[in-house]
Amino acid sequence: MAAVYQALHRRVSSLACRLHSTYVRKMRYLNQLKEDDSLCRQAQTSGTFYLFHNLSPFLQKVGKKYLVPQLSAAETRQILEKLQEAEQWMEKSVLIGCSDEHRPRFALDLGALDKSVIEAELQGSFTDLRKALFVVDRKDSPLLASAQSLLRWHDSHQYCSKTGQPTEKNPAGSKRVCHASGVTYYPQVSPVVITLVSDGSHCLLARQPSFPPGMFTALSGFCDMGENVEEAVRREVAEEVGLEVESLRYSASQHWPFPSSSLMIACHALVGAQRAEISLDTLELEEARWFGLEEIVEGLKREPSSSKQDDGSFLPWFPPKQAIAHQLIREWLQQQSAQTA
Ligand SMILES: NC(=O)c1ccc[n+]([C@@H]2O[C@H](COP(=O)([O-])OP(=O)(O)OC[C@H]3O[C@@H](n4cnc5c(N)ncnc54)[C@H](O)[C@@H]3O)[C@@H](O)[C@H]2O)c1
Ligand SMILES: [Mg+2]
Repeated sequence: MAAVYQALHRRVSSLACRLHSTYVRKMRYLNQLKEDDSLCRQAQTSGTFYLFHNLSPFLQKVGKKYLVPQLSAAETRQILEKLQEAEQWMEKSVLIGCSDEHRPRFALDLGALDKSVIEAELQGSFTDLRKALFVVDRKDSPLLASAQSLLRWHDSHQYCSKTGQPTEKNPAGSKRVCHASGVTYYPQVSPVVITLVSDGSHCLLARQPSFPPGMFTALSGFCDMGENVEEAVRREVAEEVGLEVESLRYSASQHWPFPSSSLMIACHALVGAQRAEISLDTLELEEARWFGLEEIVEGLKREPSSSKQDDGSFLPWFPPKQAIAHQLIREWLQQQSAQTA
């Protein structure tokens, strides 16, 4: 009876879905795959798979371009059979999206297998995500970032923190359940505020000692428990550079896979020009300073490789366009240029 009901439900849903836009149908279909385990298992057999190895995505270099190949279920099985790893591999995959035609996309980490065999077989290489995000086509970066975050979360939530018993993932990978305690775990995201502070004519950029030489970016910090975005921005700016925010404006947000899975919430903040003296938190930051319009224009043109000077020092450069900090800096520049025009 349950099977008949489920089939009927799917039929009604699919009829209703035909009346909606491509986007709405896609979102509803993905949600169905998360909720309906048998539908998801079926979808795995017709889906495509992005491969990872210990959280590094598989890329193929064709000419100067880096491609992110999607393998069919049959192609993936073929590779795994060569490695004598045909058992239940689909169960380890996680759902990361679908095409407009509802072909589901999954990510699969083959970290337990010999990476060089897979690389030779598929003629490509597993590439560190910190490099991969910046060399692949712009539309592929968010997909790799969210796939890696989800795979990382599953890898680090194999056991229930209450009972110590193994947790079981659902086929889509949208949750894990501990059957001993009944606790359901959902993938976690940490909210992080990133703020471009301005005093009206200059903007404030900073660097941590771990940054590549010469790179400056906007101030950032994890939200504390119970804090709203405005409070987190005010606190982080006060903590890191000793300034008081007078007003702030939300700009945009971005999922960011580092250090594990963050939701970057980007804001512009204004501080009073007469109170804009920086007092640095040297535990976190190595340097923070005000940048004028011209310096921002020059910094945006600079590549990391072109920033080194003859005396060994580095001229400032800013994060690439894939990072939301870049967008904040460009927005500030546009606003300043409009003001001074
Ligand atoms: N996409 C971008 O443009 C962009 C730009 C800047 C920073 N970021 C990201 O923002 C993140 C946070 O910025 P930050 O390092 O200045 O934060 P931060 O100022 O809060 O300092 C980091 C410290 O906060 C503590 N912390 C509190 N909650 C944490 C959590 N959930 N996970 C890890 N550490 C936690 C740890 O002690 C850590 O060392 C960075 O890891 C970086 O990946 C992204
Ligand atoms: Mg910080």
